[in-house]
Amino acid sequence: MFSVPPNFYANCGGVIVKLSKLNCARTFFLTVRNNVDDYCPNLMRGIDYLKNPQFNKGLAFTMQERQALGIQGLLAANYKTLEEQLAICQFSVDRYKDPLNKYLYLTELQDNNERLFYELLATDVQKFLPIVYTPIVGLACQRFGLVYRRPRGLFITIQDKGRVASVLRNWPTTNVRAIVVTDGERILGLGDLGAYGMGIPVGKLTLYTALAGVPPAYCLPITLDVGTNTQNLLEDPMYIGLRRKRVRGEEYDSLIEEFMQACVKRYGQDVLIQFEDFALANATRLLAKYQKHYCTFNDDIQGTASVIVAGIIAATRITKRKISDNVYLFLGAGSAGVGIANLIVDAMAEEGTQTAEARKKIYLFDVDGFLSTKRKEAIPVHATHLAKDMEPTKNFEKFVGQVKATCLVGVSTVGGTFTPTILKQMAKNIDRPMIFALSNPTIKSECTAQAAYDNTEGRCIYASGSPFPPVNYNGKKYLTGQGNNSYVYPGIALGVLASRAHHAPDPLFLTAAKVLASNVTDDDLKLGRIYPSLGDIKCLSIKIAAGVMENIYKLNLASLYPKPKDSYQFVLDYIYDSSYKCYTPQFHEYPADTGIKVKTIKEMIDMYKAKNKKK
Ligand SMILES: NC(=O)C1=CN([C@@H]2O[C@H](COP(=O)(O)OP(=O)(O)OC[C@H]3O[C@@H](n4cnc5c(N)ncnc54)[C@H](OP(=O)(O)O)[C@@H]3O)[C@@H](O)[C@H]2O)C=CC1
Ligand SMILES: CC(=O)C(=O)O
Ligand SMILES: [Mg+2]
Repeated sequence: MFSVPPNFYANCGGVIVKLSKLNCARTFFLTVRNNVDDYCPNLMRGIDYLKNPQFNKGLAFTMQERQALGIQGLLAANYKTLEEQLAICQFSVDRYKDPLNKYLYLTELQDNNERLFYELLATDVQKFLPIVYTPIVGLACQRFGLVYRRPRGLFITIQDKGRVASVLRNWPTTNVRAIVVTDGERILGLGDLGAYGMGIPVGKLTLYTALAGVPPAYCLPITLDVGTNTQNLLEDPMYIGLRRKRVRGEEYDSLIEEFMQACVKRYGQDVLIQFEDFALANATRLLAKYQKHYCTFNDDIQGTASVIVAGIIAATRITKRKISDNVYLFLGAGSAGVGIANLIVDAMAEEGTQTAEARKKIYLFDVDGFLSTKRKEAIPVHATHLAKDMEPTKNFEKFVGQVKATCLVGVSTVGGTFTPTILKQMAKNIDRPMIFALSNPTIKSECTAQAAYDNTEGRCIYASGSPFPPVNYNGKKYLTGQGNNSYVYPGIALGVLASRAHHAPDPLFLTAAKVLASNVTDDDLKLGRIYPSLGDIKCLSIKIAAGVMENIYKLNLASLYPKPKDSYQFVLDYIYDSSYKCYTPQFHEYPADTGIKVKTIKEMIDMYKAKNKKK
C-alpha cells in the first residue's frame, strides 16, 4: 500500500509539494509532469530558484515557498504581489529617459524574472513594443557591444563549420520548437551589423511569447556570424563578432546547409526556422532552396506580405475599390517589396484576376530605377516576372503621376523618399490614396504619418513600419496603423507549432492576412487605422493561429493527429501562462502580508510617484 509520511516535503523537478495525503501525492506527480513538459528543469535547490529566470518570482515567493525551497533569508522579508511588482517595474521603466536604458532595464528583467517581464509587457503592449522591438531594438543592435551582458541566443560562426551540431547541443534546453535566425547583413534598414544583429532574433522571439503566447522555452534566437563588411564595426573595440569580411559563396552556403540539417537532427523535422533580416542576395535564394524541405519561412518576404495585404484588404472598405482596382507602385524591389507584390497578385487571383493581368498593375523601382526590361542594369532574378516592357526611368517622382498610382509602398531602407511632391501627386491621382511607409526603424521611414496627411489634404490611408504618434490634421486626430509583420508572424508561428506542421507555405500567409483584415473594426477605420488596436494583439494572434491551423490541415501539412475538433480552443490551451505558479500548492495557512493595501497598478504607481516627489 502506497503511503506518504505526514508533512513530508519533496523537491522534484523544480516543484515543492507537501505530501501528507494520497491526493497530495497525485498532485505531486501531475505537477511534476506538467512542469517537466514546460521547462525541463534539473533538480534545483535553494538559490537556483532565484537565479533561474523561468522560476524566479523575486519577493513574490511566499513565506511557505521560501521555507520549502530553502531560500528563506535570501530575500528581504517583505512579500510583494505580482501587481505590486508590476507597479515597481512600470515606475522604474518610466524613470529612464534614454530609450536605450529602458531597453536595458527590460532586458535585465527578462534575464532575471521571465514571467514578470511578460506580465509587464502585457500591461501595455503599445508602450513596451517600441522598446523591445522597432524602433529601439534598432538602436540596441547598433550599440550591441554595450548592451551585450548575459548570453541570450546562440552564436554559430563560420569557424564552427563541421561542428555546428555540437555547438547547437550547448543550448541548455532540448524542447526547442522555434528558431529565429539572422546573419546580420540587413538589420532593419540599418544595413550590415554582423553579430550586433543578435538583437533582432532575440526581439522577434520575445514577440512570439508576448504577442502570441509561444512558451519562451520553445524559442531559440540564433546569429550566424560569417563576418561583416561594415568597416566601422571591424574597427569598433566593443564589437562582439568575428573581425573579418563576410564569407560568401560555397563556404557560406555549406554553413547554412549544415545549420539546417543540425537543427532538424537536434529538434526534429517540424522545428520552425524563421529567417530574418538576411540581405536580398541570400534571402529569396535560401527561401526557394529550403521552403519545400524544411519547416521554414522568411518573415521579411512572407510575413511582411501578409500584413500589407491585410491592410490593403481592410482599406477596400474605405476606398470601395477592389484590390485589383488599384495601381501599386513600390520604392524598393527587395525581399519585402517583391514578397508583398507576389502576395498582392495572389490576393487579386482570389478576386478572379488572372496572374498576368494582376502583375500589370504592379510597378517597382530599385536603386537603379524602374524595373524595366529595357534598362541596362540587370533586373534582380527574384523580380524578373514583375519587370515591364516600358521605357526605363530613374524619376520616381514623375512616375507616380505617369502610372496614376493609387497605392504607394515604401520598402527602400531610405528615409524621407516619399517627398511632399510625391504625396501631393498621390492625392491628385485618387481620392483616398494608400501610403505604406514601411522601412524601419523610424528614421528610415519613407515619410512620417504627419507628412502623409499634410500633403494629401488628410485623405490618405497611411501605415508605417515603426509607430508614429497620432496625427493632427485640420483639428481632427488620426491614429495611424503599424504595418509591421509583428501583427502576423507570431500568430502564424503559433499555428504552425500547435499543429506540428512540417512546412509553412505562402497560402498560410494569405490566410493570416484575411484573419487580420477581418478583425479591423469600423471604429478602427474611422480613426484612420487599417490595423486593429495592439491592445488585443494576443487574442488576434490566437485567431490567426487557429485560422492558419485550419489551413494547415486542409493542405495536409500537419503532423498532429487526430485534428483537434476546435482549433481556437486547442491553441488557447497550448499557450504560455506567464502568471506565477505556486510551488507549494498544499499550503494555505499563512496569508500573504503585502503590507500596503492598494487596488490597481495605476494607484500604486501614483503612490510611488507621490513619494518620490516628496523626496
Ligand atoms: N514594416 C515591416 O514589417 C517590414 C519592414 N521592412 C523594412 O523594409 C526595408 C527593406 O527591407 P528588404 O526588402 O528586406 O531589404 P532589401 O535590401 O532586400 O531591399 C531593399 C530594396 O530597396 C532598394 N533601394 C535601396 N535604396 C534605394 C533608393 N534610394 N531608391 C530606390 N530603391 C532603393 C534596393 O535596391 P538595390 O537592391 O538595387 O540596392 C532594394 O530593392 C527595410 O528598411 C526593412 O526594415 C522589411 C520587412 C518588414
Ligand atoms: C520588421 C522587420 O522585419 C524589418 O524591418 O526587417
Ligand atoms: Mg525583418
